Amino acid sequence: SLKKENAETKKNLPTIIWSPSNSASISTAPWISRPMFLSNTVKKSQEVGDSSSLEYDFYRESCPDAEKIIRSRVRRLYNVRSNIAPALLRLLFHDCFIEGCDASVLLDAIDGIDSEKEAPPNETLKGFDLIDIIKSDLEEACPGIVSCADVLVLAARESVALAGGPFYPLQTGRRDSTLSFGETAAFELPSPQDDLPKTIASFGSRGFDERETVSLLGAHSIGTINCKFILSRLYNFDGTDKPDPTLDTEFLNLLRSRCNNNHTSPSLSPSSADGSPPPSSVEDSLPSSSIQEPKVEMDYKGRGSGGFGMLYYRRLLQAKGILYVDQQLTAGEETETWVRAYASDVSLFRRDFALAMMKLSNLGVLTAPTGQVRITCSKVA
Ligand code: HEM
Ligand SMILES: [Ca+2]
Repeated sequence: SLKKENAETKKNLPTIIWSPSNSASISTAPWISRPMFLSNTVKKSQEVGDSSSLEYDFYRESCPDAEKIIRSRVRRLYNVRSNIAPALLRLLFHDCFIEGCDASVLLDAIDGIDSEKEAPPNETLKGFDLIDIIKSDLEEACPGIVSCADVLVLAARESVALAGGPFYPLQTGRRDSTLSFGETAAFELPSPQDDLPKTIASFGSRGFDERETVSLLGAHSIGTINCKFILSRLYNFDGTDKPDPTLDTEFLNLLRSRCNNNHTSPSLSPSSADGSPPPSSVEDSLPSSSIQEPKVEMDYKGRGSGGFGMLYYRRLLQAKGILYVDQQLTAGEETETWVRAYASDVSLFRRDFALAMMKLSNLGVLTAPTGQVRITCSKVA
């Protein structure tokens, strides 16, 4: 079905890919209480973004191959290192959540002004090098045309599809910020220790309801988590010197075996010391992450049964959420209803996730005449 979805992209159809039979059953589901259209309303008052001036295939004349170039580069990178997909998806979230999808997260610090990159919640962000690689392909084809903000949303979309998630249509025409918002990022990016009311408030202030919030967190079905984000849950929850009592015992032991308390034995990835040939392409020269911090795989059971999404929600129902913030989704009546719904109906999840990603990708965008198109994504043009 991935192939079919990609055929659809080429035509840039403004459609969501799900089967008619599914959407029929969705619209009669008892928990649907509002029309299923995408709202572009951003409630946050300081966001001036106006996604209504985005267009499908914005670059159709100025850089007709832009989306194709991005797709092909992301695919080639993914074939070498599949962990680029979670990296790019998380990068998009961290950009869009802070002052909208304006590539502000990509800027380097200048003149001693902290950039978002330096904000503590962004310390483990990856994928900046990947954006640079994609952007230089575009600069070669059509210099100065495609914004870094569009590169980010389009690269994240390819990543989701490659990781087994749904494909969704995106409009383009975003422009890049001239500012980085380090302090805002430090205060406003959600923390893995947040409880449910905090998470709901944080997503709510950006226009996401509980259902959309639960579906977006399904992104945590791919990638890895540094042990440091869960150590307190495993060994000293809330200063009790004991693990989080809500965590399944067997799963606790599994996590403890991956993440020990003294931080001295990082589990090296088996592929880190290979005798690979000298780099002959951009993909080959990707830095191999040889100094590894101990990590837990979010999709340690593989991409098989259930694929992108379903396993994540099933594990939440079994008290096997890795982050506290994830497990909290089962602590509220409405959020738990959605966790259950997604755990049993993968097409419902895929559809909701696609819609929520479209909404995320349109948050607080800058369009002409505001903003600019950066040449190098880490620097103001
Ligand atoms: C309450 C909201 C959220 C919190 C507190 C949160 C927190 C985290 C943390 C602590 C990690 C581990 C990072 C690391 O070890 O380097 C992580 C990973 C990740 N997050 Fe989230 N996250 C949230 C929501 C989201 C959303 C909405 C998305 C995307 C739509 C997302 C996508 C990802 C991905 C893909 C990874 C794996 C990154 C990788 O392996 O490179 N997260 N998140
Ligand atoms: Ca931003």
